[in-house]
Amino acid sequence: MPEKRPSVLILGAGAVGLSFAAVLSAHSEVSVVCREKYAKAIYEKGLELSGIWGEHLIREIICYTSPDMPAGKNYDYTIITAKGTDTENICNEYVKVLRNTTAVSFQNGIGNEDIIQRYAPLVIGGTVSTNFGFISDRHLIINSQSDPVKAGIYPDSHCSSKEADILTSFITMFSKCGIEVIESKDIRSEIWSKSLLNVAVNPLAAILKAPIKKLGDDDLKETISGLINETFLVAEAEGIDLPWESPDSYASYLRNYQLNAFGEVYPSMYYDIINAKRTEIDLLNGYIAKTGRKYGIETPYNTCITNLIHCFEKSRRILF
Ligand SMILES: NC(=O)C1=CN([C@@H]2O[C@H](COP(=O)(O)OP(=O)(O)OC[C@H]3O[C@@H](n4cnc5c(N)ncnc54)[C@H](OP(=O)(O)O)[C@@H]3O)[C@@H](O)[C@H]2O)C=CC1
Ligand SMILES: CC(C)(CO)C(=O)C(=O)O
Repeated sequence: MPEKRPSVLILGAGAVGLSFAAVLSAHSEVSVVCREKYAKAIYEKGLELSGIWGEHLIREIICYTSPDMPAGKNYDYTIITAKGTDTENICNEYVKVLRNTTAVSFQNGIGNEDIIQRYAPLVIGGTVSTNFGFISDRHLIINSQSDPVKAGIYPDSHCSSKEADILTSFITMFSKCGIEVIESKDIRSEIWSKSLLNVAVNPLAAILKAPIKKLGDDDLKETISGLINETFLVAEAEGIDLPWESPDSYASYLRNYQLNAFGEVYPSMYYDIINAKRTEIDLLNGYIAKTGRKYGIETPYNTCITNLIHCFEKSRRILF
């Protein structure tokens, strides 16, 4: 008997979700919930992926553009790749699907998994340190990556053996498709570690309209250190065990490795600003500022950059 292919639904498929759909389609039954323009282009000519995760052209993919889906279909995994600003809304829209599935967050920012936990019986948290972009509405490109994808049972590793088996099967599904996913025993720590990169890079690149590598400019050193120092203090207050000895050791890793790994590409917040979309600032720097207030920790750098991005969001029609 041929092995049963896992069934996967990707909720809020844009740059990240469509790319995962393309790679997973090799060994899984993949459906996506996406906007009409992507569904139309994919049905016409197939979903295509280029870049460091290989070349893929997929024709057998089901695209849904509303919750009006066949009743009674259960998915092994539902991977959420909508922006963090849309997590609650998309969970409400797809509440029926989420009731009978393992839900996975492949999103940036802090807090997504806490929302998803209210809807799904089991949540896998994930971090994605890969840069995705659109060539056209049906053709994605993966440009660069600083770290493999990581996944772990949320909120921690004290899970049942059944839950551990689900995580292993989820990771195996990716390795069959040639994508390395590392199992994390402390996914909260991974989410905060990944957020350090986004806190330091995303708003500055969006404000300066600069590719990630340009953030190595000496004039930005003090600001980036301020953003990182504050994030470390807030993480400590929250009981998060970051894998760097000090803020300075992370700042060196960022400067010497991560900025170069991404090079000339732009982060997702840059595209949000140029496309006049709401950004994820409140799940990143805004989250650090807000949580800092809870503990009486001053966060002038993160507060300032959050306010600046809010101003850009409000005045985008004038500025762009
Ligand atoms: N792009 C990148 O390189 C990286 C992104 N990430 C993170 O991954 C997540 C996804 O990012 P990305 O793929 O770039 O974002 P995109 O905006 O490209 O994709 C999200 C898609 O979900 C759609 N969507 C939102 N709500 C719904 C809904 N209710 N029904 C149907 N579709 C919906 C959005 O449509 P609409 O815009 O019309 O609302 C959009 O097309 C974010 O958290 C991001 O920070 C992480 C690493 C890298
Ligand atoms: C890792 C990085 C910086 C990749 O682009 C990202 O998370 C983003 O764009 O938001």
